[in-house]
Amino acid sequence: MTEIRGLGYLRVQTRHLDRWRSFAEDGLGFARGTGRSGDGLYLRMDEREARLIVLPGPTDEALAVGWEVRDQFALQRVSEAVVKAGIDVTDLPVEDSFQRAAEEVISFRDPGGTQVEVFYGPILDHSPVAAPFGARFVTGEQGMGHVVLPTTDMAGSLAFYTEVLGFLPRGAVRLGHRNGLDVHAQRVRFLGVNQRHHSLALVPAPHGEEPGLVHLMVEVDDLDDVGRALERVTGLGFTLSSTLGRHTNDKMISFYVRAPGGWDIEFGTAGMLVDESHYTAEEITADSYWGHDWSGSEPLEAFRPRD
Ligand SMILES: Cc1ccc(O)c(O)c1CC[C@@H]1C(=O)CC[C@]2(C)C(=O)CC[C@@H]12
Ligand SMILES: [Fe+2]
Repeated sequence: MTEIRGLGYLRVQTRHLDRWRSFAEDGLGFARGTGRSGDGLYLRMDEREARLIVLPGPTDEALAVGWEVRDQFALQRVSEAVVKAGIDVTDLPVEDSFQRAAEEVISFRDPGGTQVEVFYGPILDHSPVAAPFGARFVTGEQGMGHVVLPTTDMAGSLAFYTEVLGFLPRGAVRLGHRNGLDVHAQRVRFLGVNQRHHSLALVPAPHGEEPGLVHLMVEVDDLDDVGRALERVTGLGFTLSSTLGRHTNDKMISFYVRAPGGWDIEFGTAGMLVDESHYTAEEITADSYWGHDWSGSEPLEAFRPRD
């Protein structure tokens, strides 16, 4: 079994901090946290100091995906496994760990080029989680949600996350499946570490540049809060990448909205809980039972052709 307990935090950088503040707080309804350095958005979903950290900078990109482990002993085992796989691991100085509101953090690059951090000892904020529209986020044992990362080395990334970090395969979907199944088609791979169906998905991407992120999914506990967030983000002028729909694998009812910076936030509810004593990794042949119309979407920055 894996040492990783769940998705702990996501740190991103943006050139458009003001737009991000309106997107995250006025639109999606994240709670405002205070954080440890003045500039930046420290978005709360629960008793953690921050789950989504948005820092101002010259580019729009993912800075780090933070995975949580039980304690210092688990962190040590993860660190040794990553080093043994031939990947350089940095132990962050205490100041940098404190900045991330954790006791200890290690950092390394995954085969797809994503900066990964693994931590234990998150620092809590016991003040009420003042979500502006009263939404309650589903975190706890399921972690903060899921991330979908692009990779130009699917075989390497898949081997790394499963064999080195111990993520469990939670099925796949072939790209281009809408035109019938092609035996040679590449797959999107779903991976889990807890009862959330997937905490990570890997998507074959043509290149490994900014923003290095396809989407972040966060979950709330009431369909009405999904509907209200959908209404608010469209009212604020943000573009939907996909309409509301229900996924066939994790049963999540969600929509996708384009964040400032060229990646998406998936905002959903009613995700299933995986029971590992029965679960087997299945291949789905449709993204959704209904909805999830991507036809009006702007191309993802991660898939935009470069010259
Ligand atoms: C298919 C699916 C099941 C559960 C999810 O949480 C989920 O995000 C998806 C879609 C994953 C993925 C995406 O978000 C970007 C557009 C992608 C790459 C596709 O074109 C197929 C799969 C899609
Ligand atoms: Fe997703």
